[in-house]
Amino acid sequence: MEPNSGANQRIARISSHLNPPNLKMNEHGGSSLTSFNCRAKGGAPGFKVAILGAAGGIGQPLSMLMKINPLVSVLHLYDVVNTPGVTSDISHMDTGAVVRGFLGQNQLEDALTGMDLVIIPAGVPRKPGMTRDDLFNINAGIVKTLCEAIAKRCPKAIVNVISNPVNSTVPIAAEVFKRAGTYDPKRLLGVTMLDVVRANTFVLSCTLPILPAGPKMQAEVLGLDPRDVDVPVVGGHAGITILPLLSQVKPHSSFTTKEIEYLTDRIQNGGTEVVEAKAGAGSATLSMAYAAVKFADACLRALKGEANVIQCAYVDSQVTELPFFASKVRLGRDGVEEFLPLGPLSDYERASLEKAKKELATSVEKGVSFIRK
Ligand SMILES: NC(=O)C1=CN([C@@H]2O[C@H](COP(=O)(O)OP(=O)(O)OC[C@H]3O[C@@H](n4cnc5c(N)ncnc54)[C@H](O)[C@@H]3O)[C@@H](O)[C@H]2O)C=CC1
Ligand SMILES: O=C([O-])CC(=O)C(=O)O
Repeated sequence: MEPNSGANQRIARISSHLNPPNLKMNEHGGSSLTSFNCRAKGGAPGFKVAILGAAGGIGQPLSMLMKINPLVSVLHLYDVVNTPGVTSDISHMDTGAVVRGFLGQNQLEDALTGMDLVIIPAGVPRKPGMTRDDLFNINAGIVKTLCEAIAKRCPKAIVNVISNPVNSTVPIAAEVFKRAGTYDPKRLLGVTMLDVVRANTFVLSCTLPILPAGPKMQAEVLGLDPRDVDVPVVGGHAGITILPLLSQVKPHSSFTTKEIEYLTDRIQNGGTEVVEAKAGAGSATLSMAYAAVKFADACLRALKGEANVIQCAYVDSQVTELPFFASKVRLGRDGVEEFLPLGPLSDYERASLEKAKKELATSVEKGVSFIRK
């Protein structure tokens, strides 16, 4: 008998629990079905969610927060690097979702099989001096590849696109799905939630530097909790295409022209504010993970049948003449159920909308022709 056989048997028992013997091991020490499989006992009933780009700046906190979400029963973490570590780490959290990691292109399709919701934060982020459109050359190809696999393995999944430039990556995803014959416009949503989150925060917490003693905005004077504030943000997700409708803030607040100009500019440039503060180390990740989870949770609640789930999202739209536009939509069991009208706009918002539409049309066309070329 070998001296260590007791310990070896125990290790063999643990290892066969993690990797059932009928599954072939691969080079990562996992099965041939999944690279590594960190299974929490007592997995809860719920939805299957995949995060593509799960090891990144957004992906990691997003994965952690989705592991906490009680609506999630299975969480698949896919990236081209570092998923074994992220998966192992997150799998130790004592919440119900079963976490599985997938590494590299040849495990992409396994990561997607049977998913109800796919969240895509894969791709490169901005550095100071760059626009979101400067990311197009790299991120367009990444989103294309990921969506081709979604079309094959979970064509009915709700897809949340975070990768920038969202104004173009959503049209890219749509074209890929059209080509594959799986396109359902209701199920493809560009995530603009961070613009809403920022707008809700800024209307409360901004003091106006242009005024002498920095008096507080009206809403802050009212002493509101940001969670009770609702600022619709329409258009798209880049610069002037981000259009907060401050005339429709709830609870109703009125702002001076200077306040509107200041707030609109801050909301439109919130991303750049973070990129500059991070000074080369990337763009918003933590607030984005928060916003992505808020949005994903809304999609899952709607999938489950909750009524009256309304969020802003960048979608295949009938609200304007543009093929894609961000506005409030009602979410349901099949994704987007209804477009809410833009509502009455102020003169400032009407003029801003016209400028936004011009830029949006170009970004949409760029995405479409990337696939149709
Ligand atoms: N929609 C929005 O409001 C926001 C969008 N973003 C965008 O999200 C994207 C990700 O940002 P970060 O997480 O900060 O970047 P990051 O560089 O920290 O993470 C990106 C992750 O994507 C992975 N990746 C690269 N190619 C991949 C592929 N082919 N398949 C799967 N994964 C792949 C990388 O390995 C990395 O782990 C960027 O494009 C950024 O501009 C960022 C903030 C807000
Ligand atoms: O600004 C960026 O590059 C990232 C982003 O989309 C945002 O923070 O809104």
